[in-house]
Amino acid sequence: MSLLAKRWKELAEVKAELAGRDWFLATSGNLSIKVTDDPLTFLVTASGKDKRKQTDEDFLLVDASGNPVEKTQLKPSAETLLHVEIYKRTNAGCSLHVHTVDNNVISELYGDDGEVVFSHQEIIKAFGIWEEDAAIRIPIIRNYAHIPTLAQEFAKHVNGDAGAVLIRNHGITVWGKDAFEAKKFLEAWEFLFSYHVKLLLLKGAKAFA
Ligand SMILES: CSCCC(=O)C(=O)COP(=O)(O)O
Ligand SMILES: [Zn+2]
Repeated sequence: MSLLAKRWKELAEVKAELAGRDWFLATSGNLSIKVTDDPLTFLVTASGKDKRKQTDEDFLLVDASGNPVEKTQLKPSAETLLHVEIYKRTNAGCSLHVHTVDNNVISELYGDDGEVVFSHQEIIKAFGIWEEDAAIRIPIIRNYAHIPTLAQEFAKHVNGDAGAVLIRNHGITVWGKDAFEAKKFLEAWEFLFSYHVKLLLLKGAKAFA
């Protein structure tokens, strides 16, 4: 199997798993996986598709500027520039972006603070942090409609081979060294968001009881 075919299969498998979680509502979300380093090429989801469906046109290969490597009818994700920033600045091998109700609610609740911090959660170990009182933070940036501006703002928070950024009332972008790691981080973040939203709701309900 060629490297391209191998990477395609890996990304297709992650896409199917995230689809199984219903994390691609209303054509939202985009995914990418690095194929070569020099020159940089990566597979990215085609724009505007229902990512819950599996087809031969789910991904296309793009270059370091996010442009298709070969002539194609497909359009790379509208947010390809964010994936470009990750591969240009780090050694990450995979980047995943999803919109969920929980990540949107958290981004709005803490958007004015520019970040949200979680602590005292066993799942933080999924990020490779094993201390007793571990805390983990995720930056929250404004959702600029102009994608080059969004990518510029996003890039300020891309400074490691693994990381995550919340875009306010939009979604989360997570990256890691490979598809396995990126998916693990994404699931851990979504666990933290979902837990936090439910806890706040139940605390509110309890206060009125
Ligand atoms: C309907 S969601 C708006 C676009 C978006 O934020 C997204 O994640 C999907 O865009 P793409 O071009 O990657 O399909
Ligand atoms: Zn999006």
